[in-house]
Amino acid sequence: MKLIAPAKINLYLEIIGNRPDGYHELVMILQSIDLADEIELHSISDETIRVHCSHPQVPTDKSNLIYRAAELMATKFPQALAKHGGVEITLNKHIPVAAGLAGGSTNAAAVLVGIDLLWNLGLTQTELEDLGAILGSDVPFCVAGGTVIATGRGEQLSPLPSLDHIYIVLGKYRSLEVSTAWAYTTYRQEFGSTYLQDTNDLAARAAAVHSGPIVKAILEKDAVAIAQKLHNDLEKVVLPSYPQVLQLRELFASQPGVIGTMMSGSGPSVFALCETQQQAEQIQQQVRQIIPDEDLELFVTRTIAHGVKVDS
Ligand SMILES: C[C@@](CO)(OP(=O)(O)O)[C@H](O)COP(=O)(O)OP(=O)(O)OC[C@H]1O[C@@H](n2ccc(N)nc2=O)[C@H](O)[C@@H]1O
Ligand SMILES: Nc1ncnc2c1ncn2[C@@H]1O[C@H](COP(=O)(O)OP(=O)(O)O)[C@@H](O)[C@H]1O
Repeated sequence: MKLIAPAKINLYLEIIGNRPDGYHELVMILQSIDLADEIELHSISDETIRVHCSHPQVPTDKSNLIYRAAELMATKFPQALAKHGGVEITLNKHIPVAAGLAGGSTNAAAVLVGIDLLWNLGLTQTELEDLGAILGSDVPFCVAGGTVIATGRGEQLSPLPSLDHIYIVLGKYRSLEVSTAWAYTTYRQEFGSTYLQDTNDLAARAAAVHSGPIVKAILEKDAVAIAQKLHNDLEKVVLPSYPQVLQLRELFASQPGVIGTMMSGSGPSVFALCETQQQAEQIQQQVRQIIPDEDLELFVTRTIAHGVKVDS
């Protein structure tokens, strides 16, 4: 069985408070893009999990989210494991690693979806998302993907109308990796006193959230208005520490045809929303002349309306 596991970008990321579990209370708008990994699953007779990936930055041991997703399914459904045997999983990595694009999370979501099918478990989307939340905050979104408002620590999902076919230029410096834990911890140290300490105070929560205008723009499918309302609180800590990310953002913003630009998630990837596919391709060529391939991974991609999919 072969699955397609798309990356995401964050059109909006607002940190509204501390949570008792140490995570941060978020309001995000997550968007699937057509930059994707491929994952192949095969049943094997012994009850083990084997992971293969030739990408130098991706571990194949138990620290790989793919391994953890398969192990979770084996633990939750021991009878199915005994009946069908273990799984051998091969990852073909295209999504830049540690980039703020949910690469590991979408791989984990694909393994949950794939094993559900391989073992004929018949799990619902909600059941798959609940399993995903055990593995990471972004995994539930990656199951069905599309355009979604994510709250809580990122696992509570409310779908928005899909925004497919907005063209994007996406860049990630090969030498940069930003730790998500570092980004949130630094944000808390610098800005923690300004946001909600009691996230159960519903009135204070409502007053803290500023996502109304971008949600309205999405409902109206107004790409220019969406591009003007992009927001990511984590830029406040990542941009000062990683000047190359700021420079790439400024380079994108200076290109004709770019309607908005932002860092995705905890970075360091940066994306630019473009008016047309042709302009996105021209921008890619322009940027390529300034920053070589050995320094910057650079893609033209677009928004899509789905998450993990079986490749038919
Ligand atoms: C920043 C975002 C934005 O979409 O994505 P990435 O940049 O990782 O793609 C997410 O919030 C990341 O989601 P994910 O990468 O699944 O996070 P997890 O594995 O659950 O947590 C990684 C680390 O981030 C911190 N974390 C994560 C989510 C959250 N709401 N508050 C947090 O403080 C956790 O404390 C943990 O140390
Ligand atoms: N399947 C996977 N794909 C990519 N990275 C993985 C995977 N499993 C574990 N990792 C580890 O997780 C870290 C974060 O990678 P990734 O999920 O791509 O980034 P992000 O959380 O920024 O979206 C990397 O340092 C990598 O070593």
